[in-house]
Amino acid sequence: MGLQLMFDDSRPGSGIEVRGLSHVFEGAGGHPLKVLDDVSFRIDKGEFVSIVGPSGCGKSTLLEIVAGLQDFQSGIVTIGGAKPRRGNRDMGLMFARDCLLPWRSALENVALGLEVRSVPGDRRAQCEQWLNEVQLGEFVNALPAQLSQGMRQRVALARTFALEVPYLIMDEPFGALDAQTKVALGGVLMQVWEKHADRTVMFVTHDLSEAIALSDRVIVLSRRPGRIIADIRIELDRPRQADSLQQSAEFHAIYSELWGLLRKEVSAAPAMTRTEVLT
Ligand SMILES: Nc1ncnc2c1ncn2[C@@H]1O[C@H](COP(=O)(O)OP(=O)(O)OP(=O)(O)O)[C@@H](O)[C@H]1O
Repeated sequence: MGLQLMFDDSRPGSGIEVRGLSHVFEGAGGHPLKVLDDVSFRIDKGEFVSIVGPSGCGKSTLLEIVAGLQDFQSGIVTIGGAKPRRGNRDMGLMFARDCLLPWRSALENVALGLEVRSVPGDRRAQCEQWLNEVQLGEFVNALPAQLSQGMRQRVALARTFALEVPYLIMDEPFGALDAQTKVALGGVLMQVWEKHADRTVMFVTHDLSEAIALSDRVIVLSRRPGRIIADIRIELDRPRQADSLQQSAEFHAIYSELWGLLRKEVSAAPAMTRTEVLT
């Protein structure tokens, strides 16, 4: 554990690489607002890496840059060796809003990405299988309005995994859920990802417990402008069980280390309270 800037030039082309990334927005009144400062890291193929940091430190901006949704001023970013681009077919995105189409059933929503990408094969069978994996096998014909928020987010999870893409980019996908549902959904994501662990995941969250439970590594950003203050490998055995993790001394030790790093940054960032980091 501890500060390690994981960067290895020996394996270019695989995974996600960010080198010397800095970005300045035009802020209020036209003043420059530096949000990212010389950020460098690599996410290897098949790794699950979370990004945490105080509110407003640039986590979503970083994720949007990697997803090709946001231009940047300086640095190098590659995904599988290629530059970020909007609509990258190797990448699935998931956000706090489920973005389900209300007139389509759960199954039809899962199938949407496959239809758009003209994925061949028996889409119905594939989508049923993914709905089973997120424990919604009995709800294939339900409309989004007939599902709870947590169930809708499960459909969104199934839709994202159904794309069978190597890179998954997730920005607080469970951020809008209540605490218990969030833990349950984290458990579902953990199970599905562990079963399909060749997917490279970049996951932004406010929630340290969620980051530790899910990740192989947690990258901690400073307050704005975000720079990396730690890159911590989570050495908890897999497969992991959300419930038993919370009881483990190792989990609490990692939590304390992360919170110790963030506390200073958070206390200097008035927009974020301890509760916001920990919820
Ligand atoms: N398009 C934009 N134009 C100008 N400023 C922006 C833009 N997008 C984000 N910002 C600003 O950049 C800073 C970083 O925003 P970002 O959403 O990346 O932070 P974050 O760490 O994800 O925050 P949170 O944890 O609260 O979601 C914020 O001050 C935000 O107001």
